[in-house]
Amino acid sequence: MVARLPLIAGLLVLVLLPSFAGTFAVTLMNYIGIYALVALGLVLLTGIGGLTSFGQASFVGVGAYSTAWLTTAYGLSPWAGLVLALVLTGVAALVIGTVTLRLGGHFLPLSTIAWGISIYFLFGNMDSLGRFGGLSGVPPITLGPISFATNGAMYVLIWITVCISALLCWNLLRSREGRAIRSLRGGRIMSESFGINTFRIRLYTFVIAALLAGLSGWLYAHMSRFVSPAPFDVRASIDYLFMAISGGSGYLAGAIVGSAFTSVAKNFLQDVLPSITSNAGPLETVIFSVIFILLLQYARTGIVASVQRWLPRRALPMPAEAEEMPRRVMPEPGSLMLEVDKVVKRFGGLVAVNEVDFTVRTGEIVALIGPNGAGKSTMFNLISGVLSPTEGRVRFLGQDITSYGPRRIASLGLSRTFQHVKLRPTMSLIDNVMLGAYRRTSSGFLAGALRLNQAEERRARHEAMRQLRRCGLGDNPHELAGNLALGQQRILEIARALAADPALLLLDEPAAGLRRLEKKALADLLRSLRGEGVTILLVEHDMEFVMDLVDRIVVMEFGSKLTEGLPADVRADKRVQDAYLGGTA
Ligand SMILES: Nc1ncnc2c1ncn2[C@@H]1O[C@H](COP(=O)(O)OP(=O)(O)OP(=O)(O)O)[C@@H](O)[C@H]1O
Repeated sequence: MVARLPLIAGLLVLVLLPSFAGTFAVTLMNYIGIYALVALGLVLLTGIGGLTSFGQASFVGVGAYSTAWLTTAYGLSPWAGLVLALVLTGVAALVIGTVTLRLGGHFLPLSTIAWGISIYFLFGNMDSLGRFGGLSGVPPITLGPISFATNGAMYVLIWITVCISALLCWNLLRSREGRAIRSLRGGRIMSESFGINTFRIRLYTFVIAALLAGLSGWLYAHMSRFVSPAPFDVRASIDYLFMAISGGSGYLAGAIVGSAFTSVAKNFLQDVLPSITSNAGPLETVIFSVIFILLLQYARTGIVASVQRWLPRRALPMPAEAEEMPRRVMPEPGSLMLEVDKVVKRFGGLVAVNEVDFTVRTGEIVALIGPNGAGKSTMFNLISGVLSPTEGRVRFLGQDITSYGPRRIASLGLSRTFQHVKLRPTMSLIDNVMLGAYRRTSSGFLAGALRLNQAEERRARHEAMRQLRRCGLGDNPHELAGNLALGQQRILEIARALAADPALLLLDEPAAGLRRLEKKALADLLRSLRGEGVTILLVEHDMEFVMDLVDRIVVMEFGSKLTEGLPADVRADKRVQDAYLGGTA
């Protein structure tokens, strides 16, 4: 209850404000709401998804101009204007996103700057859009007998829109696709290895952010009854980014707090500065820059995060029991599962893997060992599709997967952990593990936003809890993954990999950082998985752990296979002792 106080207080203020505040405050609140919609999109896109756009003001402009043009030139209803606004912003975002998001890196920010500049000049030079003079006489929104012509009426419409949009975003972030958006910051390889199509997720997030901006533009046009290019230039896009970042770009509430903070501060400065200097405009920009630098220095995560630190965390209940998810039928024990056939990987002149071949059969635990730099992690990346071999072939469950990417290989039943742990530290243990079950669920963006996914979510949560308990991490599923010790984070990665219901599990140094008893528990877990028919290939440096656990060992040295055999034979092999064990085994 205490943790919900800010939300309840905020809603109370929103409801009561028009009854005690003057016209000026209501108008200011209208602008705050309109800006908050754009900032909400930026929280999803930038704060959570890790993609920066300098073009949000242009999407607001497309929304505003679409409805202004349709209602003034053709006398159509503002609701028809809303449809056009959303269609045009959606299509524009889809085109820009499709072209630039595949390229990654700085292409999205750069292309959104180009888009922002060009759309500004387009608005300013089209006769039908009134050139730089703009379009006036935009009609008010009406809904049957209700007219939203006054500021007070617009207040109701704007804030209902903001609250509904925030609620939909909140639901989305707690859904399957929302977790995929939250995983984006962990890097493409991590997300794709659970079967997430990261390009699609980034594109949809970009489109959602643009639609929120288009919606904001629609409200803006019918509130101010006039549109001109000035409010939609790149500087305005920077203002929107400032709003999202100052409020707390990792939090939906940050969008509202940030737009309120920025709007109130701007108003205050515009009141005060002219009485101090004749250069009020430039000084305002300088002051905002200083505020931004101070924020980055002292409250990088934004106002909401700074306040939230002082509030008690909401105690979430243990996930309820639910129906089991269907499990895969494992291949016949002893059948050929993985075949690495004369695989070569060259990085320029360096041969990291040189004509290595080995097989793994269903139900086996096989270890890949070798000194540092022997090529083990490269081999894992070749098998899981992160890298493609220069020569040779890899076959998995009878299919040639040599040219497949990680997502496609994951969908065939291969799950992995990483040498350098790849988790989302700001997501809870259970949310991290539910990412592993992504491929076993199917609810889309809309189902998530409208909460039509609840039965599936319950099953996925139940499955995630099952894997957490199995790995000894079931006591506190709502703890943040970043709060675990490194060894425990490795175990969490195993729980996440198991949530995918794999046929083959690739574990990269699973016992690193674990204490003795934890290693024993891990070995017991891996043995029980083998008992269930799961096949395991692992890289590990702890020889005691490997020798007692695995069925066979493949030894690599300088990129080539040195030998392969039963643990006792490998331990006794003079070449292995010399090369890897330093003659001490
Ligand atoms: N992307 C890359 N580009 C260039 N060289 C690479 C790349 N990845 C690995 N290498 C090189 O390939 C060789 C094998 O590296 P790899 O990480 O596979 O070894 P490893 O057996 O896993 O070692 P460790 O146990 O230290 O992780 C090393 O010489 C490494 O520097």
